Amino acid sequence: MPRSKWNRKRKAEAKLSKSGKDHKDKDAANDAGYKLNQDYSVAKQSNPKMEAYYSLVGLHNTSKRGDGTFQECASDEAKTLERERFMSSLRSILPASFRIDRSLDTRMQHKLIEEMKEFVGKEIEIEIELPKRSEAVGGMKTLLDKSPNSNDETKEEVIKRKIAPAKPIPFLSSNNNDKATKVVLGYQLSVDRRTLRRNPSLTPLHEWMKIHTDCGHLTRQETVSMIPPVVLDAKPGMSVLDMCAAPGSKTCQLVEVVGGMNHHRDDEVNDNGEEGMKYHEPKGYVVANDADPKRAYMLVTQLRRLQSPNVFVTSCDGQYFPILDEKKDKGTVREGMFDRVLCDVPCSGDGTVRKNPGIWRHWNQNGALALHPLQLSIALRGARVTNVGGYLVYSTCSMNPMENESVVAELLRITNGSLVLEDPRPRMEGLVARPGWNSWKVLREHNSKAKKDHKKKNSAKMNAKRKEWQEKRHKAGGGDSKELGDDAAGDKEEEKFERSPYYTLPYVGPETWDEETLRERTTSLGFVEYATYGDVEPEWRRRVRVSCFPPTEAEAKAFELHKCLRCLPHDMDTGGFFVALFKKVKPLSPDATARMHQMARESRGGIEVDAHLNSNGDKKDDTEAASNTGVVKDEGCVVKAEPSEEQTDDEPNVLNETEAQVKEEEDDGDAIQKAPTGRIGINHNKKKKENGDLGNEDFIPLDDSIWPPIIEEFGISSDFPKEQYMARASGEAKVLYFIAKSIKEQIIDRGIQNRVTVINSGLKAFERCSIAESRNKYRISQEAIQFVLPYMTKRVIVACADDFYKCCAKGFMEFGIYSQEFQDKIGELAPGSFVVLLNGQEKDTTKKMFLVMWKRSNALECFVSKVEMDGMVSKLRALGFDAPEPEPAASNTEDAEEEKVDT
Ligand SMILES: C[S@@+](CC[C@H](N)C(=O)[O-])C[C@H]1O[C@@H](n2cnc3c(N)ncnc32)[C@H](O)[C@@H]1O
Repeated sequence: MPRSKWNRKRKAEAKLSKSGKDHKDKDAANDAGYKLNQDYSVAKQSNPKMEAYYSLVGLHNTSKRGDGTFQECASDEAKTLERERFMSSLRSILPASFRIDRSLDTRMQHKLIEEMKEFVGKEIEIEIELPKRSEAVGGMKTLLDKSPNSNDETKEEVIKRKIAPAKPIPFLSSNNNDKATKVVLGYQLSVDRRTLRRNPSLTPLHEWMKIHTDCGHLTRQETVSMIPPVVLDAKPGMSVLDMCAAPGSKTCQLVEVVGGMNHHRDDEVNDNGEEGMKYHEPKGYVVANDADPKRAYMLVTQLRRLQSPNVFVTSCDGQYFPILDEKKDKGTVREGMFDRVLCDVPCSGDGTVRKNPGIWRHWNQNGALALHPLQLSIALRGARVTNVGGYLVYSTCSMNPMENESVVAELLRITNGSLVLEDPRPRMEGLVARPGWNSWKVLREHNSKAKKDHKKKNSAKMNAKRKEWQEKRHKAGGGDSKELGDDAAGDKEEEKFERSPYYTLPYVGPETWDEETLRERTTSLGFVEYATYGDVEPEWRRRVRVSCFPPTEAEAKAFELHKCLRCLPHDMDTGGFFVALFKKVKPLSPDATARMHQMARESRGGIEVDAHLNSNGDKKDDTEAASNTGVVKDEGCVVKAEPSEEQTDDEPNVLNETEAQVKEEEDDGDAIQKAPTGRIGINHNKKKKENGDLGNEDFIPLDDSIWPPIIEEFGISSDFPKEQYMARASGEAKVLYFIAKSIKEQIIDRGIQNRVTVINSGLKAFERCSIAESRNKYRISQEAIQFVLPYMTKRVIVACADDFYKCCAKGFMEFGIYSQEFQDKIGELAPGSFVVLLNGQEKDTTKKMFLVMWKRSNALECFVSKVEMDGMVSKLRALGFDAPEPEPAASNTEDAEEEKVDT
């Protein structure tokens, strides 16, 4: 079990023993995915409803051929085999994967790839510890608690296997179309992170990964999560919107492509034709949005590593993402604001069950149905803000057609020719993805009230079935499930007989794949199936919408849904994922735009609904909202949109508070109020200010009076782009930010700040400090140094590698440790902020081998973070400088490593 999870488990146990009140806390711990006094691996790895649903809708009807193509399963045996492969993959722990930063210096990239060769292809024997009790257990908590198997199967099994520790992910390669020089940047390990950490044979790989992750050269990211940005095919210089961006792994991938410094080298001549330092600021930019401001701040933490000025982080409900004034092209208005839009929408997340075992417990078909309109509404808005000629990617980590193909089909239906589906497979070398479905079944679950009636009606039949089933299991030697069920239930007498015979422990797959038998199973588990929308009861029509139904034959032919990518866990040993790529070929029609507004009004606000409505549909207070555990989980992107059963009885609640906040956008761009964020009633500005963190105030131009002392102190040249420096407070602001020109002109100057909550943008360029003997009140900041340095004519020193290396340290450094030449140079400086450049790299801003230092009367201090310093030292080594090897990593870095976001 990962250490952080152990810690949480220990805390839950401590709380339990302290309070002595058993049941409530035990349930709380169980809800959080832990089972007190038992190993975590006993987490429920079966859910009868989920398994029966996917069997009926045909998830196991296709299998993979040896050559990576797919075929229909011709026999029941083939389907059974396919289901078993699928289920055993879901029950195994997800292997770790990572990617090398695309915007990294190419020499550094090659060095890392060369080092990776030691771990790819060559097989080594490693011991793999199987989790205690890897057997799957069924979906009922009460049964599980009393399972006779639950206490004794605690033996750890260790097996030996010969494996290559890592394999390349070919579709994640450098931005190079030339096959000869193209390099693979993504790698998937053969083991999960726990095995990687604990297995001595893998220590060299683990150590290597730790060092380079700390230096920001590697990012751990799930293999399937790397797919959407590659499918989006963003290019340097493009404008990109990531509509649902937190926690931000895909945003980072996009920023590395469109805003990475690596693509913009030009250090030969300056504007006057003279040799000198010059940079080309990346033109591309990413607007990263998330409805939940707290998660948007997580995004900022992730992005900080990239230090790119080309990102603008906002928080608003994606359904209301502002449509700013549109660009004029030869006199006519061109629809759209972004070349590429990613809608990685909130979803039920059943594709992430390998890393979020709590999904086994919470899976619920009505949750997927509830998310469908929100997903559609976000995707429609995404389509509206995509430039004509641009691309939109819709993705989920769900396997459910209600969240996938049905959304895609309705999007194509509404946009009526403005969007066309494209098949990204030809560009995705090595990707194994099944075709999207052209048809599917529509099912919902009973709500509690309906379920009771249904149970009453069927109880005799149920009882008979149940007995028959138990006898079968008994004969097959599968344990006395009757005894188990009856003992364990501990429930009211009547409920005991109402349970479906298929609600067993563990759930057993169907023997026959005859559709009627599969249907009988789902019906017995409380599902209702509809052949057409006309069959949907009026009171269910807002949950089971007409758009949930499959396309007609003619539509299916036109839509070509097979072009969508369906990634199943057992095909590439990954999580489950769905991706659709659309090209926008013409503006949306007025009808489509009207539908977009209507959808936003009708659909619920995703996280808002869960966080702010209690089970009666009333607004919760903030405390209650904050403690809503299952809403948006920090470990990933799973949004539990399923309301409680009482809520299901009611119709889905339309969020009137949200609607009231937004002036109806009858005319695009007319709404002047800010789009709603995900948490109503929390004053994030205030909260952030109290924490002393970045406020989310708007960016404003600087007071002119700020500049003269700075210009004088650092000898800033006259072509310095002052208009690109902004603050988040008037007067002598604490921080002066460098904002990318493209963000300034395309986003800020077009008034986005009036329409959304601004979370973050830009890089810190100057920070306020007090220097007694100087008129200047600002020091230089390391974050934006590469953008300030080309204009500095004073307080810049070039150092040899040895002196540069000595500067890379924490604390005060006495002058005497440096070479005489360096000492002479610092001797000429007055106390205060200055910059040290590495000799030979001083004209190359892309490598950023610059250190912001501070001179005191008798010592120097380096104002660079430890992470960045470590990165520089390893860059020094990659560039061939003789820097000492790193010290062995401290043991507590494992904890820190665990806490990092990995989606
Ligand atoms: C699937 S996750 C995104 C994962 C992210 N793309 C990544 O790669 O790290 C979905 C995100 O959508 C956000 N969200 C939920 N409802 C939303 C809405 N109405 N508009 C925008 N974002 C929303 C959630 O807060 C969550 O962070």
